[in-house]
Amino acid sequence: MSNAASLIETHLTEHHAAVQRLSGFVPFIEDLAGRMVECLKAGGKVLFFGNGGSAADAQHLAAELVVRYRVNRRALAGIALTTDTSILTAGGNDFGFDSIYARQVEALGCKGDVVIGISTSGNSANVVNGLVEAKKQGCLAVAFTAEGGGRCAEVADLCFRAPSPVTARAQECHLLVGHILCDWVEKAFAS
Ligand SMILES: O=C(CO)[C@@H](O)[C@H](O)[C@H](O)[C@H](O)COP(=O)(O)O
Ligand SMILES: [Zn+2]
Repeated sequence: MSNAASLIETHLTEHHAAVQRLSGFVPFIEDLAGRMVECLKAGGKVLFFGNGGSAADAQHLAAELVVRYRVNRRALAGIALTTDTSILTAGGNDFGFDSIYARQVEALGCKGDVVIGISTSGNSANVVNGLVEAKKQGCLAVAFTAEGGGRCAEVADLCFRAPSPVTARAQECHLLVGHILCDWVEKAFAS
């Protein structure tokens, strides 16, 4: 096998192995989807944040809620805390990078909101602090991590530990589970 073929095969094999193990997370997904529907029906919102690829996932999932996943229905309150450059730069500059999500959760998080912090290591301080602040505000603090869980798993109310130790594979599982959650939520609001 060529080097390229072997590299591709490694990615595909790891991906398939991780995705197959997601069947074991059906009860978790069902529980979280139900809590998101309950939150949105009560007028609450879902906040998302993460770093790098996980910041992109946060934006992607918030857009599914505000705009649509597959079918037309009313707009749903999803906010990515990764997008406002003035808030991110002022927060990072004045109070430190570790505070950039906690500050926004303090400003926007209300009792009953669902707050989803995404960190594959589970140890990014800004994500850990955002989850800690979410609990202070009476939100449901949910962590999406890789297999290890890290500090995020310790501080969150609920943790989805994607079944892979590899950052990219965990991110792929996060997005797949995120899409399933958005599909479920959307079906609860589609008439
Ligand atoms: O997308 C990737 C790797 O696939 C990177 O951008 C990755 O998200 C960044 O290195 C992050 O800073 C990693 O942070 P975390 O997931 O450990 O919290
Ligand atoms: Zn990536």
